[in-house]
Amino acid sequence: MSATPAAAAVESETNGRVQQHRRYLMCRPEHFTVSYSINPWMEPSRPTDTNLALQQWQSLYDTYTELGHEIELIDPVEGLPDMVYTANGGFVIDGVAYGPKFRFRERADEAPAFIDWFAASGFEVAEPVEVNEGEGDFLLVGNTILAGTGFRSTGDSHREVGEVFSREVVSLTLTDPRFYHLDTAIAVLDPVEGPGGVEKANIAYLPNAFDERSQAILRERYPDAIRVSDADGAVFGLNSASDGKNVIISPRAKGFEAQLRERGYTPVLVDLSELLLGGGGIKCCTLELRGGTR
Ligand SMILES: CN(C)C(=N)NCCC[C@H](N)C(=O)O
Repeated sequence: MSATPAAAAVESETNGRVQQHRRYLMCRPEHFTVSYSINPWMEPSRPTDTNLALQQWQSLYDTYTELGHEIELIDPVEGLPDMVYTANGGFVIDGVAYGPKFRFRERADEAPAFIDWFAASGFEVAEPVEVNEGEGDFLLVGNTILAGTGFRSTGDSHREVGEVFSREVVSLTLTDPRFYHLDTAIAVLDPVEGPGGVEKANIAYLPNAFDERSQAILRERYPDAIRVSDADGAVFGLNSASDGKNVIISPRAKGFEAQLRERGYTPVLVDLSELLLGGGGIKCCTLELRGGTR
């Protein structure tokens, strides 16, 4: 595998969109259920189907591997049904893994499991002091870290993540409880870095998920961003994964699918309806591993 993102870019180019190689951490939802409620999507009285969750998760896994991406797996732990949402298990850049510290007691025991996995897999671990939920609230856009707060990760964790990675951090405040993590309200489309630094970096976002100050920041920084409708946001359309060309999205996000096509991206539809019962979608089940030993 190529060491630099630029060298990892796939040669073929369609409509100017270049596919980049990705390495992701995922966790099979063997113990998936909804036994508690820590977000508005979770209703413990509603039955869940673990086999269906496994099938849907497998289709996401297969989609990634068919696109040529590399998947690492962390063992699921009984009693930790939310561990399938690996995006909350850390934030990784250049082989350094900033560990999570979960907001709710129900998820607290996931933190040592993820931190142990990073350490055993050759990553340098930065232990957190502040409450943060990893790539659920931290998104790397070019060289900048967009950091969410309001429901889960604290403002202090924004300072901490900036110190760990020595990068600019832009704090954004989420205001709608349905969109409690930043990756429910922003999708990073073009995280492309080349030898000369960032070559392009664009996002899609749901304006109404943010307070006024954050909306103004997003408008100014990303004038070409795709702004998605409330309807597409409400089906977790933005909770998606892009390799710069293919964007894996929910089949329910029809408007976003059309917007992506207009911009030359290739939407790839994967239905994770069962995992949505836990309040997570495609991006939540996907933690990007940048750098490291491979
Ligand atoms: C964008 N989202 C939502 C995520 N990255 N993670 C999903 C976490 C779901 C879990 N039940 C929770 O409420 O923490």
